[in-house]
Amino acid sequence: MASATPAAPDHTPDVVLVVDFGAQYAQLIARRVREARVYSEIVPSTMPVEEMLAKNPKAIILSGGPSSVYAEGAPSLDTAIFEAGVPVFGMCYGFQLMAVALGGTVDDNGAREYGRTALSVSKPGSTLFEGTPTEQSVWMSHGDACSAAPAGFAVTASTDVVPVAAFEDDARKLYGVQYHPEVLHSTHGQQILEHFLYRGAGIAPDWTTTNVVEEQVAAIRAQVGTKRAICGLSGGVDSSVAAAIVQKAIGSQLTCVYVDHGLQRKGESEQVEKDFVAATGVQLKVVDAEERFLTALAGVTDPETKRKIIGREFIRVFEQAQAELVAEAGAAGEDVAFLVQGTLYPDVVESGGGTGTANIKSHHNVGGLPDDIEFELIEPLRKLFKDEVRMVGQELGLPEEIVQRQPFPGPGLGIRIVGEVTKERLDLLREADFIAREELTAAGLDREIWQCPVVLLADVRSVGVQGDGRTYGHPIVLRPVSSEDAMTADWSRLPYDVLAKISTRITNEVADVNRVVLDVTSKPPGTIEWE
Ligand SMILES: Nc1ncnc2c1ncn2[C@@H]1O[C@H](COP(=O)(O)OP(=O)(O)OP(=O)(O)O)[C@@H](O)[C@H]1O
Ligand SMILES: O=c1[nH]c(=O)c2[nH+]cn([C@@H]3O[C@H](COP(=O)(O)O)[C@@H](O)[C@H]3O)c2[nH]1
Ligand SMILES: NC(=O)CC[C@H](N)C(=O)O
Ligand SMILES: [Mg+2]
Repeated sequence: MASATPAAPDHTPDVVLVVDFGAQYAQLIARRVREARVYSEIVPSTMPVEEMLAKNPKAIILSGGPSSVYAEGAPSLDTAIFEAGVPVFGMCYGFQLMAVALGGTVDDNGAREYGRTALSVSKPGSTLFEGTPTEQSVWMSHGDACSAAPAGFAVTASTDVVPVAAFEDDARKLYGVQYHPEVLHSTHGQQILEHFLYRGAGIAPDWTTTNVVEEQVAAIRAQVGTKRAICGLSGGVDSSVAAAIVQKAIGSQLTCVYVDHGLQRKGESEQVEKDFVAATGVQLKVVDAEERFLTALAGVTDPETKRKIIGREFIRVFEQAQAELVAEAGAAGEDVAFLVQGTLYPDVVESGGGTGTANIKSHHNVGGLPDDIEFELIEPLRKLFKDEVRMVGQELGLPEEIVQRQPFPGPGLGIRIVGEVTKERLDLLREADFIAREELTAAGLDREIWQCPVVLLADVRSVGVQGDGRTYGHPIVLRPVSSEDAMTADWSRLPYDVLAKISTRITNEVADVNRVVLDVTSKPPGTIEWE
């Protein structure tokens, strides 16, 4: 049934561009637009305006940003963007930039507002505010303020300290708000954003993840033709959904490769067989690569070095699997030319790095890839956020256990042992992790928390007393977090009795561990994983 079918239809969905001025929330804006069922992409503010317009956007959103519009070197934008006939919506910095560019006034007049603020709507029937209360709560975060709107704009909302908190020009389809409609604390934020998209810009809310599957299936068929592909399958949400899409496109030309690198959690390898293969009937090759990974990691303690080694070994194993497949099929080497990965949009945005973005850590499947990789990559989820990937998984009929699974990083327990990675330490951590997961599941908390890394501080020991004797063992760290997309996170307030149970069980059941500690750091400043 796997036949090469015609090329993908040349169908780019109506795109809304989110121009990023260094905002905390550019990804969040893009997600909110998609929640309004309109396709969106993020572009850096340094992209020339002609290039933005060449993407034929149906609307443009200007994000917030840390700079002051009048500061030297502050990011700016060619004013041609306001004259192209494309509807524009400015938020915070974007709003201020628009005000200045079109002849209004923005200054630092001491009108600072941070956090929850009361907004008064003065034109309740306006394009942005129709049907929303005249008094609403919005989220502000600014030091500069617009004191006079440009000519042609109606001022439609204000606050106690800011006279121009929103302005609208229906004739030119230009809109702006001083606050952040994208954060949940702005009570009618999503509605205002949708009013801009549907009423201001006249875009129909018809983007769904179903279109994504159709588009990807067609594109992959065209790309792969009669050749073969392998997919790195971890059993996680992303690679399972990616594999399911590719399988739909090329059927038996796909072989999934599960790398058992010895850094897995307890029961993980069996689960891949049980859940994914059972649900999809995909061809699976399991590679036992424990010795290879542990040898390569011997003596290494630096987190980035570990990540680079793991990324490299993954690719080497995929190459080996490719060679075996070729030998089995008696085909020529280039016939297995494609590697499918479950890379997501946040991975791409983060590693594509806006100008001046710091490299925090190399994710094994993006920044951790070796330079000499010869596969052509297929990444059907490159444009999607995690919650959208889950929706696609559901549409494809994958089981709940896979679709709702908590993320688990490719480098596995290798980046949850602070210190050198050895077999003994992995076994110890596997036990502790298993207990934590078992208790969290029993308490019904799996959907409430995003994930809960369990970390072994292998080079730390502390004194304890167990069975009336002195112990000198390792601490285990619990890192439960809640998050929308792993870009930011907060530590989960787990019930004390659940924490107590996990602590008691780990210290009783795991040899050489005499202490359990709880990580109560948000992200930022801490990342979710310790390395
Ligand atoms: N043990 C493994 N064997 C084969 N491929 C793997 C393995 N671990 C990770 N990968 C590959 O690396 C990619 C990125 O890993 P990542 O953990 O981000 O995604 P995932 O495991 O598919 O989903 P999740 O985020 O839910 O854990 C995967 O999509 C998969 O292609
Ligand atoms: O597949 C992966 N390969 C990696 O190298 C990697 N590093 C971190 N993570 C996961 O990404 C999310 C954010 O993690 P951090 O806050 O630690 O950066 C969290 O969900 C982490 O578990 C990874 N996933
Ligand atoms: N959040 C923002 O976009 C802030 C804009 C600008 N830096 C100000 O303080 O007013
Ligand atoms: Mg994973």
